[in-house]
Amino acid sequence: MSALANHAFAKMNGIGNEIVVVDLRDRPGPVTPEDARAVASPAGVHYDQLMVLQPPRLAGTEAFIRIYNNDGSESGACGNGMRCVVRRLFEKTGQTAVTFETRAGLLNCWQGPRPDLYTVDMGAPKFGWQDIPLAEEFRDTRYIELQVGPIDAPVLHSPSAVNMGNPHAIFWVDDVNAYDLTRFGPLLENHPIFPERANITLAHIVDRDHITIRTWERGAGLTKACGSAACATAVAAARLKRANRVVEITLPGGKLSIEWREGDDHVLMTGTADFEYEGRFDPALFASVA
Ligand SMILES: N[C@@H](CCC[C@H](N)C(=O)O)C(=O)O
Repeated sequence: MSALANHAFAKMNGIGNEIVVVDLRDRPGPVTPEDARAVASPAGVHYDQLMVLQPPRLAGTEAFIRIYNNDGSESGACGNGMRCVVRRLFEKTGQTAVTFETRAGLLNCWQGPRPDLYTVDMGAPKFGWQDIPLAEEFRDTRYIELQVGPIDAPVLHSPSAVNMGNPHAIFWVDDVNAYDLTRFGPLLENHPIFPERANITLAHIVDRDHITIRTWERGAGLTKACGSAACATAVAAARLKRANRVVEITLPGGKLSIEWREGDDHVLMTGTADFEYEGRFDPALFASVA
């Protein structure tokens, strides 16, 4: 039987990014891709990412967090999901700062400058083509050779590529709503240039302090918000010298403040997290995958 069967969960969202949080520290057990897909099935709970807290593996960390997309795949990072986990934990324990471990490394999180804001240190971005990863060598990942549409009149082209704990491609456009992301998103997510697939973002630089984005998420599809995409976009724009290192990113579900810190190169993401309801997983959901 799945470790999730009959277990409590919290349905939350990070500016519209649909998140389910499950604390398995009291009942550790593997969560399989089949379990994650069962939760996302029509009889389950609709989500973009499932954040599963497992017992800590390292001293000084609160939990080892595994992050599942609704297609059952795993990710090293989920900025919006982390804020949801942090809010949940802070409300239960009164803590104001914590460290988690994810597959992408250690993440420090703390109470933001207002009681409803949470800050996640998303770590340092990676730009090397093997780290993103890309399937072939690109010496400069500020723009990579990739396009959709006719060769002489591409619809989208020359994205920036960044790893922010997970792979991202950012296409620079004048109007993020002028493109059918449900059509281009899956094509680009699964393009052979991305051996681990990629999150695909359309970004419009409004001015040096403001950027607007829409994201097609690897393993989850079109979402109202993707925190790691906001971080990747901020960093990519600053690298191109088209934006400052502190920017406000507007996503369909709300706004995030991103700072690419001088010195240690870490990216800090600050935003809200909303609690919706609590529930318990029906064991019948997992019967067919037991
Ligand atoms: N919504 C997330 C990113 C989720 C992971 C992504 N789909 C992937 O597989 O890399 C965020 O807020 O960062």
